[in-house]
Amino acid sequence: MIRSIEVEPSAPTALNENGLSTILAMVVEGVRLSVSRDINGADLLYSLLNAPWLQSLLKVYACLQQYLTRRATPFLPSASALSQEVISDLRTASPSPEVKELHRLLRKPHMQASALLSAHDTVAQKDYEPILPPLPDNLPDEEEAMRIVCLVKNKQTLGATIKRNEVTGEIVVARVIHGGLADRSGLLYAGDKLVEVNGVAVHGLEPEQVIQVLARSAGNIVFKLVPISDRPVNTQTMLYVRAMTNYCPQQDPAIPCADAGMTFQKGDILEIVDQTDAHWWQARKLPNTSSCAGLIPSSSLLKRKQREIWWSQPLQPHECIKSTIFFSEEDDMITIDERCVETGRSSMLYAMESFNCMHNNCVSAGFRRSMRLCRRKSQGSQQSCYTRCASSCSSSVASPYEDVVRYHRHPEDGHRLIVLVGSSGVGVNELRKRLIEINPKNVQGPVPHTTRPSKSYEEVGREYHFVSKETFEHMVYNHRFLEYGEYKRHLYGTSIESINAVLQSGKICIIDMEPQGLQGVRTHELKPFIIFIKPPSSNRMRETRKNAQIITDYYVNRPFKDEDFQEMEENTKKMEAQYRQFFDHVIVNENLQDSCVQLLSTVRRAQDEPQWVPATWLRPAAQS
Ligand SMILES: Nc1ncnc2c1ncn2[C@@H]1O[C@H](COP(=O)(O)OP(=O)(O)OP(=O)(O)O)[C@@H](O)[C@H]1O
Repeated sequence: MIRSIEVEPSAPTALNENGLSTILAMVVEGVRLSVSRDINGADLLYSLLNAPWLQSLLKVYACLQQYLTRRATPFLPSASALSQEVISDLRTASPSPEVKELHRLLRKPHMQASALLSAHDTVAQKDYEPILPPLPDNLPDEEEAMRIVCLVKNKQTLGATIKRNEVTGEIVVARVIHGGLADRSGLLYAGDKLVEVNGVAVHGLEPEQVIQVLARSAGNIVFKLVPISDRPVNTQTMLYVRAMTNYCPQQDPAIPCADAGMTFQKGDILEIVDQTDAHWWQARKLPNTSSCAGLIPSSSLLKRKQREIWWSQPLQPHECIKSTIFFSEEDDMITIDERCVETGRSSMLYAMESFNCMHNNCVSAGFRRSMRLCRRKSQGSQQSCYTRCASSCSSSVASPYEDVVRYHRHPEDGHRLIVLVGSSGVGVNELRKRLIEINPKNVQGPVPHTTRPSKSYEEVGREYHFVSKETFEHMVYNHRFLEYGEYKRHLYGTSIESINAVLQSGKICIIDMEPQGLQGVRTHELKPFIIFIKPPSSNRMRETRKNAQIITDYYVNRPFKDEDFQEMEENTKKMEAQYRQFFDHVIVNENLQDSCVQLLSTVRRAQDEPQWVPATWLRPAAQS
C-alpha cells in the first residue's frame, strides 16, 4: 500500500546557517517513524537521507552559509613561516604516526613556500580595502550632495580627463578612460563636478592648475565632488575594427587630450570600448586588451575630414579614388592614403610564357617570367596594371575603420585564397613556386588566360587558357579578371574562374599580385589572406642573394646589383605605407628555407585558425 509520508507540522524554521540541516533532521525523523509504520518506500528514502555524501554536502553547505555572513580574514599573515617552524619542531618531537603524517603533509611541494601557503600569505598581507578618511562632520546642510572619493595613487595614470565650464568656472570630469584607475575604482564618472582636490578648492582654476595639484599629490588623491545626477550608461556592444589609416594624437590639434589619445597604424585591430561621445571613441589595440583604452577619432569625425579634403581635390579621370589625403593640412597628422585602382593611362605589359617551370600543370601555371619583368617596370615608373575594382570600392575607401569579425573557416568550407604581395625581386615567385612544389596535392596556382596563340609544347588549360580577343574582352567587361594587361599586342590575365577552379578542386589557391589589385580581390567569395613579402636589410640582401639571379628582358638573367636592393627597399616602403592595412601577415624573406617554413605555417594557420576578416564577408547582405 502506497501512502504519502507525513511529517509533523512544526513552527517555521528560519533558513539560517543550520536551518537546512534542522529541516532535514526533522524530515529524517519523520521518515524514521514512517519506517516503523511499514510505509512503502520509506526504507529507501530513509537510507538516502542518511547517506554519508548527503551529510557531507550539508556540512559544506553549513560552512558556506557561515562564510557568507562572516568576512574572510586571515588568522595570521605568515602561514609559510609558521609551517617551517612546525616542521623543525616536528623533527625533534616523538615520532608518533600523527607527527609523521603532519611532517609528511607539511613537506609536500604544494604546501611549501612557493605554493599554497605562500599564496595564502600574499593574499593575507594585502590590504584590499584602504581605509578612507572620515567624512568631515561640518558639511553645511544646504550644500549639494557631495561625494568624497579617495584613490590610491600608483604608477598608473588616473585615466580621467577634466574640462572647465567657461560660463560657470566649474571643473568637470570630461571622460573616464576605460580600464584606467578611475574607471576601475567605479567612483568617478564623466559629468562629476570637482569641488576640491586634496583639500584645494578648484572652482575658477584652469584645468592645468588642477593637474598640477594632482601631480603634487603623493599616496592618496582625495576628490570632493558633486556627482552627476544621471550617469550615462554605456550600453553599446563591443565593436572590432581594422584601422585603414594612421593616427597620431600628438599631431592632432583637435584631440581633447593628447595624452589620453592612442596612436594606431593602418592594419591595427582595435577594440572600440566606448562610443558614447559621437566624436571621440575609446579603443584598445589588440592583442593587448588588458591595457587602458585611449581616445581615437570616431568614424564620422574622420569621414567628415576625408570628405572635406575629397572635395578640395581635383577629380582625376578613370580613377575611383587615388589620393593622398591629410587630415590636417598644416601638420600632416593623419595620412589617409587610399587608392582604389582602375587606372587608365598605361597598359601593363603582361605575361609571355614560363621559361623554367614546365614540369607539370601545377607548377607551370601562372609562373610568367615576362609578367614579373613588366611588374618591375610598372613599380619603377609608378604605372599600374588594370585591376578589378571592388563593388563596395568607394564606400570602403571612405571608411577609416573597417568592421571586422573573427572568422574560423569550417573544414567543409572552401579554402581561403592566399595572396602574396611584394616588391619585384624580393622572392614572391620563388616562395610561391616552392610552396606548390612541396605541396602539389594541396596547393596550386590558377591558370592564366591569354589571347596569344599556343606554342607547340603548350597544352590548353595547363600553361594558359587560350581564348579569342573577343572572349577576353567580354570577360574584362564583366569584371572577371583580378589583373590583366597587354604584352606584345596580346592580352594576359588572371581570372576569378581559374581561381575558383582551384578552390573547387579542394586545393589551396595561391596567387601573387600587384598591391593595387588588393581592394578588388577582397571579396566574401575569395576571403583572401594577404601575405606581404619584405626584403631584409640591404646588407643581409647582399649576403643572401650572392648566387641569386634577377630576371631580365633577355633570356640570360643577371646577378643582383646594389641599385636593385635599394629600389626594392624603396618600393617596399611605398607599398607598406599605402597598403599595410590589407596585409594579414608579413614575412621577411631573409633565409629562403626559413621563409618557406614560415609561409607554409602561415598558410596553414590562415586556413585552420580564427582570423580577423571584414564583417561584410560573413554578412554579405550588409555590403552596400
Ligand atoms: N631568401 C632568398 N635567398 C636567396 N635567394 C632568393 C631568396 N628569395 C628569392 N631568391 C632569389 O631571388 C631571385 C628573385 O626572386 P623571384 O623571382 O622570386 O622574385 P620576385 O619577387 O618574383 O620578383 P619578380 O616579380 O621581379 O620576378 C630568384 O633568383 C630567387 O631564387
